Amino acid sequence: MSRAVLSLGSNLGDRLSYLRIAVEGFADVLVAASPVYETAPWGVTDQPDFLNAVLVVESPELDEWGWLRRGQQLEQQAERVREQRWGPRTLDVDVVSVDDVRSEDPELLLPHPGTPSRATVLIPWLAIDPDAVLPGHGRVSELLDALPPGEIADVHLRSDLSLS
Ligand SMILES: Nc1ncnc2c1ncn2[C@@H]1O[C@H](COP(=O)(O)OP(=O)(O)OP(=O)(O)O)[C@@H](O)[C@H]1O
Ligand SMILES: Nc1nc2c(c(=O)[nH]1)N=C(CO)CN2
Repeated sequence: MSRAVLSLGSNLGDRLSYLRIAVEGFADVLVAASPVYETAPWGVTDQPDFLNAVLVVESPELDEWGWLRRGQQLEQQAERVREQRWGPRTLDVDVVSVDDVRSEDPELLLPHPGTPSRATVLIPWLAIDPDAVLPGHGRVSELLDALPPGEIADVHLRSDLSLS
């Protein structure tokens, strides 16, 4: 049995449909899906705004590599083309954490090293799990409190959009 937290992002084409591809792809293992947020791009800032969301998923069969593979299959289903690092994409599925697993394999870093500094992950995650903890980093609420206010202001709840 493993429980994973997955981060979804899209900033090309019909962004909501691409996020829904991921939600449908994980429907059999879905524990919770966050609201959808519209977010200003970080990393490469000269690109369209993203829609971001977080899923909590659980399976008796999948380990951390299984979650990565399933996410990558769904990225392919969304016709994702790998181009620029941090560049635009139809669908990004990042494995944020899997239970307390630590991994330094570059193909699967766990917890995902970007998480503590990304309001685009922390805010949706906290919305579905107010007690969330990022293994090795502490409470998600405290990580969020430590971020510059400007980054939090860049994350807007889109209550008019739904993942289902
Ligand atoms: N926790 C993880 N979740 C998803 N992919 C990971 C993880 N750790 C390492 N990777 C590897 O990252 C590689 C590139 O991923 P991707 O192109 O989505 O990066 P990115 O989204 O641009 O940047 P970032 O990983 O900082 O969000 C993949 O080949 C994948 O094996
Ligand atoms: N707001 C936002 N910006 C990004 C995102 C993302 O999901 N949301 N993903 C990136 C590449 O992983 C690069 N920049």
